[in-house]
Amino acid sequence: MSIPSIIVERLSKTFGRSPVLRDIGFEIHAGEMVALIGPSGSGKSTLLRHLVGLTRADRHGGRVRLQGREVQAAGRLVSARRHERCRVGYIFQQFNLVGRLSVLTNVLVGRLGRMPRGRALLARFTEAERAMARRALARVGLAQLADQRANTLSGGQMQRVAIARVLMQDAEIILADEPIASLDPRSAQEVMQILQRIHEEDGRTVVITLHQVDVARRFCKRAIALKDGRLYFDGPIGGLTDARLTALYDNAGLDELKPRSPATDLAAPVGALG
Ligand SMILES: Nc1ncnc2c1ncn2[C@@H]1O[C@H](COP(=O)(O)OP(=O)(O)OP(=O)(O)O)[C@@H](O)[C@H]1O
Repeated sequence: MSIPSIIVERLSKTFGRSPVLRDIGFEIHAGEMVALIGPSGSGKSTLLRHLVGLTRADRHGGRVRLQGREVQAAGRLVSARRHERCRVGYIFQQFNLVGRLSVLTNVLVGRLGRMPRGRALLARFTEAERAMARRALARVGLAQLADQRANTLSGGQMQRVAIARVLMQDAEIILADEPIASLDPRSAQEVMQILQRIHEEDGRTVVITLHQVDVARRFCKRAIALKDGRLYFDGPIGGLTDARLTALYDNAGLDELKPRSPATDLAAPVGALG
């Protein structure tokens, strides 16, 4: 059997005196698309940041491995080579584009880690790389905006550029931290469809933190849910029954439990807790 794309073992994180992640463990296999859900403050972003080593776990706080490579163990980050870092793409809620640069250049930036260091330092891109960036933009439906400045785009368009940048990286794992949180419903739907297409067509492993359970149900087969920093649920998304969701979001009073339309409720009631 192949090595899991992501292995998290006994991960714990305390900020000051506040435990934020408590003994979290799971494995995600190549080609899965997983929703990471839970109430605000439950630790979703913190968990995602641990996966790429943006945050360090507690001294006895477990370990993270990606693609068989140790990212961190017992509170120590393991340094990665440039080409290893490229294997994981990170999509942020706020896009992180360089507004004064063109859309095409923002996409090309995703290639820097794969280029020889000298050329990367000078940001000298070849014609082949430019063509690749245009293809990435075409895949997210923005080929016609290649020469426009990034800061002239709408939020939905910016997020699609950020996805094209990850495509340039040729990342095997894509981690998206609330990629649709600041988008209108239509743009949110487009971004989710693009991520789903990349997952299906390229076989990428995708993990997405989401606030909207109906979106998670529609696009992801598996959910991992955190509550108060603990693993509350891990299994097929159909196992997230209304009773479990009510308990998960207990007192949260939220959007997450908005009524679902029949068109978006694709969950099958398999009732499996991992
Ligand atoms: N750098 C930090 N220093 C101190 N506390 C932090 C830090 N980062 C996160 N926290 C705290 O950790 C807890 C979990 O935060 P996190 O952002 O991971 O939750 P979340 O589930 O992603 O929430 P949301 O859905 O609102 O984004 C919160 O109480 C937050 O205040």
